[in-house]
Amino acid sequence: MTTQLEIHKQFTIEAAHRLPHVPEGHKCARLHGHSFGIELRVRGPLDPTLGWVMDFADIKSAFKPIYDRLDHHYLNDIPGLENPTSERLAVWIWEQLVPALPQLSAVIIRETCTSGCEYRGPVGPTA
Ligand SMILES: Nc1nc2c(c(=O)[nH]1)N=C([C@H](O)[C@H](O)COP(=O)(O)OP(=O)(O)OP(=O)(O)O)CN2
Ligand SMILES: [Zn+2]
Repeated sequence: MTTQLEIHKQFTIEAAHRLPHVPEGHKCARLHGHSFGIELRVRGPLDPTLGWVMDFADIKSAFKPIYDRLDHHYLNDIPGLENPTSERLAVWIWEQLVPALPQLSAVIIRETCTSGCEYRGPVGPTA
């Protein structure tokens, strides 16, 4: 039996957005910004020598090009984020990041202190 653990690393981006499909009069149709919290989780076996699942710095390196596309940007301008809800942002980050970080197990978005979402990757067809 192998010991599996889930580790995490947190990032913050400052970004502006608006939600183009909300009902008329909804406050989120207006341009506004957030300090989005982004937590990346990685699951894997414990390396018996190093004593870790993965170096936290390797998570940071893998995320860096994506972070740079998001931080201090208007999210609606980014292809695939034309409707940048927390949910869409989580899925978008997953899809951008998983090729470089296949051990990725969750992307957690904290849009405000009280709101956010968690994406654990696509679910396969059920038999
Ligand atoms: N399911 C979702 N609902 C909403 C999203 C979203 O991404 N997914 N986004 C928004 C807005 O962008 C808004 O900025 C955040 O909404 P809300 O939590 O209502 O923000 P408040 O600061 O008003 O929260 P309170 O803590 O209730 O004051 C809207 N909905
Ligand atoms: Zn918002």
